[in-house]
Amino acid sequence: MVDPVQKHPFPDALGADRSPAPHPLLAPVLGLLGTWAGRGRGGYPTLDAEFTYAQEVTFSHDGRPFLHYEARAWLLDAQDAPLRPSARESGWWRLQPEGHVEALITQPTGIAEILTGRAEGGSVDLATAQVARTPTAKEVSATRRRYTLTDGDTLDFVHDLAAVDRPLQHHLAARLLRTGAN
Ligand code: HEM
Repeated sequence: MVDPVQKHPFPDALGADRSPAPHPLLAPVLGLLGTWAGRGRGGYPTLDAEFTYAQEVTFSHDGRPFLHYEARAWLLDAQDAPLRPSARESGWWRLQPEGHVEALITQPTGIAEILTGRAEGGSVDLATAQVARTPTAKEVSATRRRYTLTDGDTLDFVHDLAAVDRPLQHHLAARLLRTGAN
């Protein structure tokens, strides 16, 4: 017999003023904590046309010096109606002294990104140090992500991609609005 275990006693917090208190190293990214949703546009030279999408993003923490990150996108038609599920990813942003960030992000398309960068003055700039791919994944060689808090409740996101033998260039740009906590 195995004794039943209680619900996880240390749930994640979605806001800086919630319990547990954020680790001091999270100071440069406290503004990201919470849930976000918004729309974006994307494209790539290999694609026939640009696309429009919507996305939900969550940043949370459990008192230790890392963020849990989760994002789910879906494509929109010309009337903004949902077309189909699109990219999703989750990962961990490990905060280091002076706003240095080490991030690990994985996608169900068989891509695992290790990124490094800085969080400073309400923006985070991350670029891949390594990309690992499962045997059947598309050839992705680098990405760069920039998140900018334009005010406390607006988060702009741009994503550049080097893939399928193309150099690093624009793939996505979105504006997300706060939907919960902080
Ligand atoms: C909000 C997030 C994202 C959205 C909405 C998105 C959307 C799309 C769409 C619509 C396509 C065209 C193929 C299709 O219809 O599925 C595509 C292609 C692609 N995306 Fe993304 N994407 C996102 C994030 C990413 C990320 C994070 C990566 C890589 C780390 C990535 C890498 C690629 C690659 C490699 C292709 C294929 C290019 C080709 O073979 O021509 N995407 N994306």
